[in-house]
Amino acid sequence: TDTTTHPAPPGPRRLPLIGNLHQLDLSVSHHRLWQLSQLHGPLMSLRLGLTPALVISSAKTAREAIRAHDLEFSNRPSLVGQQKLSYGGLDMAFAPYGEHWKQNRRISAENLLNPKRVQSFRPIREDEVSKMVERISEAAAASRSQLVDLSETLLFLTASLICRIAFGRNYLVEPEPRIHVLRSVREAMVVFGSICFEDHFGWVGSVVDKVTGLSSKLQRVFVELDSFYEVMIRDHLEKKREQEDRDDFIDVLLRMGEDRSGSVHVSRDHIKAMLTDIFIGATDTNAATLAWAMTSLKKNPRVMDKAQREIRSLVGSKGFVDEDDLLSLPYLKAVVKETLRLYPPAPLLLPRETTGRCILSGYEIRPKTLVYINAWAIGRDSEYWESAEEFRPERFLDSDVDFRGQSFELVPFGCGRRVCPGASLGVVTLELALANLLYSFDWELPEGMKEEDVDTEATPGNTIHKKIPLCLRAKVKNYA
Ligand code: HEM
Repeated sequence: TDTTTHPAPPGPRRLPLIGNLHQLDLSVSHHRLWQLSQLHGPLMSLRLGLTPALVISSAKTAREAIRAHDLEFSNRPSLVGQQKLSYGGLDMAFAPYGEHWKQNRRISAENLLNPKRVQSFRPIREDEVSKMVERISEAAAASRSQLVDLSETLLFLTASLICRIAFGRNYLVEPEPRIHVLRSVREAMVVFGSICFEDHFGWVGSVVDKVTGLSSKLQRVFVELDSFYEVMIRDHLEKKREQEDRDDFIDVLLRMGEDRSGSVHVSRDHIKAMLTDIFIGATDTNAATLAWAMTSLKKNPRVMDKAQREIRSLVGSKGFVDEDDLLSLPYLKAVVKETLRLYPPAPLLLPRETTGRCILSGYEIRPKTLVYINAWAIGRDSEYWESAEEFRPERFLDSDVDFRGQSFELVPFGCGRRVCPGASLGVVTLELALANLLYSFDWELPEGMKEEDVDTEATPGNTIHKKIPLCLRAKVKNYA
């Protein structure tokens, strides 16, 4: 190992005590960090209170970090909000790197997220997407002037989908309505993305979190989500699910919990932590991406038109775009990729923490450094992307850039060992839902609004959503 001394990566000047915390505009930290990286470089040191942090903002540095030092970058920090909502890191996303994490990845891959399983959920996806189309059509038929709140519609779609896929039924609506749980999903992501002072100033900071209300918000979100999981678990235990002919993910976890002889001990909290990852991981990211795709298309009529023509000429009057059709829709796939390049829903991925010392681009990175990989900035890296700010799906038509962690210039699903395990499920959901929205409707702006008025302002949080919900008028396309 290299024992010579190396400097720490450069970074902006720090204030006493708070370090660089004042520089993080919480609403858009990926944007602020990108601006700072333009001044200080793609490998930038920060200090957040007592915590040393590193921000990676170019494809080249991300590649070097993950190719040469994946292990050192594979831990997650133990942050207050994430610990609370993951039952002390019993889940996969926030678990420290190690055996427990590996086991969780294995359980999810074998029972839910491997390509064969993902393929087996096709009828559920097609059913939920057609239900969404039906709902929008009915609303459009009832009133010509009614606007569809796409942000809300898409969140309901993705949450319903994952409920049926992983939990066996749509618990948002049956046995009784429980839509309010979606608010908790959103709030959980905001909490994940908030600066929690306890993380950076110890117990002194925890006093600040009480004053700002972050602690009570965290507790409220935790209780709401926890009771949602309890309802689902009780339902599975009581009914023995005679109405379903397959075991869902909750059945699998409960069985592992009952099996005391097995090598894996699965407690109730462990089950709930796993449900958190799946429920939140699949709902919020997918919904945000779909809303960004529709926003981008509405701002770029040329692209919208081209995507609609591709789909409509392939599918004709069949009435629905099914998953076989997706294979013959290269432009639609490129639209999805381009959306994920410009609007990766988790712009800073999930925070990492270094396990050991390593040297990166000649700089020394110390153990226990908090690491942010700025996927949003990487998608705009001018070394790789021409006219990076332009929404131009054509750039992907003759390109083999992978977007699931192999090509470092496009990392919406992260990279390395911690790469998103739900990417296959995520991508097919995005493609199917978007294809049908474009096939079934023409989308019009509200009265008096122009394309250039559609804004792209984002909400704060781990997942970025469009701040002003996207509301459009759906005009049913008649194929008769
Ligand atoms: C558009 C869809 C999605 C996007 C953009 C997305 C993005 C991400 C990102 C950026 C990470 C962090 C990776 C890193 O640190 O390098 C992640 C991790 C994760 N995602 Fe996804 N995700 C999506 C869909 C899903 C789905 C459908 C599921 C599950 C059903 C899921 C479950 C997870 C889990 C469990 C982790 C933690 C992995 C670990 O730490 O080992 N995601 N995702």
